[in-house]
Amino acid sequence: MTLQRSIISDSAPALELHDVSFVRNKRPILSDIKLTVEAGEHWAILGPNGAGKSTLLAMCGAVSHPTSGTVRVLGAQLGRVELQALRTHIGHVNPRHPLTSGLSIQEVVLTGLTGTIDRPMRWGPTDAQVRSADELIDLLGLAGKTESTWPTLSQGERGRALIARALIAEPQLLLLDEPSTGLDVAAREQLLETIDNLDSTHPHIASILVTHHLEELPTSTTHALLLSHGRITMQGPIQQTLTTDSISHCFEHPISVTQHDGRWTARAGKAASSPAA
Ligand SMILES: Nc1ncnc2c1ncn2[C@@H]1O[C@H](COP(=O)(O)OP(=O)(O)OP(=O)(O)O)[C@@H](O)[C@H]1O
Repeated sequence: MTLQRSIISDSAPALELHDVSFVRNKRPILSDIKLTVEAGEHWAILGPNGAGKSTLLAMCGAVSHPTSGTVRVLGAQLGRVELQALRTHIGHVNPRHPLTSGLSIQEVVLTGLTGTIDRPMRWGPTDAQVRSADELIDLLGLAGKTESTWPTLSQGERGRALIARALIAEPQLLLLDEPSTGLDVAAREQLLETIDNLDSTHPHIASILVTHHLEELPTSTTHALLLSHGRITMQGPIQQTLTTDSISHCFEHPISVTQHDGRWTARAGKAASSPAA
C-alpha cells in the first residue's frame, strides 16, 4: 500500500491531458484533447453517440494509454507507472457491472477494496473495513439492505451500491459512466441526489460523469466538456459551456438548452445565439 501511495501526488491536478490522441485501426478516435481537472471539480462529458466519450473516460481511468500526447492521472503519467496500481486510487462506477453471483450489498462494496468483481478467495475484510462498508451503505441510502443480494437489487439500488463500492478505497478521482442508465425517473432523481451529497461528504474528490442527457447532470456539476467526432468542441465552467449554441453545434442539431434550479433541460428547437437562460 505504501508503494502504491507513492505513485500519486496529492498536490497535482486530478487529471492533466496534453495534446492527446487515440487511434484505432488507423482511424482517429480522439484528437487534440487538452483537459485539466482539479481536486473538488465535478466534470460532465457530453456528446453524441460515437463521439469518443467512453474512450476518453477509459484513459482518465488508467485503462488505456493514449496513442500520442501525455495523460497524467493524480500526477502519475500513463506509460511510466503501473496502471493496475494507479487504478486503486480511482473509483470507477460502471452500471454494467458484470457481477453474476449472489453477493450481498456489503460484500459488493467490499470488493472495492480488492478491485475484483467477485469476492476473492482467501481474503477477508478487517472489522474496520466492514464498518467502513456499512457507513458507506448508510450514506448512500441503502441502510437496512446490507444483506440484500445483488440479483435481488433494483437497478437504482445497484447504482448506489456501486458508488459505495467505488468510495470504499478512498479514491481521489471518481468516474461515473452513464450512471443513470436504465433508471426510472424516481430512481434517477435519488441517484442524482446521492451524487450531489458527495460534494459535502467527500469535498476533495474530483469526478467525471459521462452522459448523453443534460437532464442527468447532478446540480453539483461544476464543469462540462463537449465532445464531437473525437474532438473537444467546448469546455469550461458549466454555465459558460452548456449553451443552446454549443450543444446545438456539438450534437449537430438545433437544441434549446435551459437551466432551472441547477438542473438542465434540452429540447429540440431553433439554435439561438444567446447563452442558456
Ligand atoms: N477498440 C476499438 N477499436 C476500433 N474502434 C473503436 C474502439 N473503441 C471505440 N471505437 C470507435 O471509436 C468511436 C468512439 O467510441 P466511444 O465508445 O468512445 O464513443 P461514445 O461517445 O462513448 O459513444 P456512445 O455514446 O455510443 O457510448 C466509435 O466510432 C467506436 O466505434
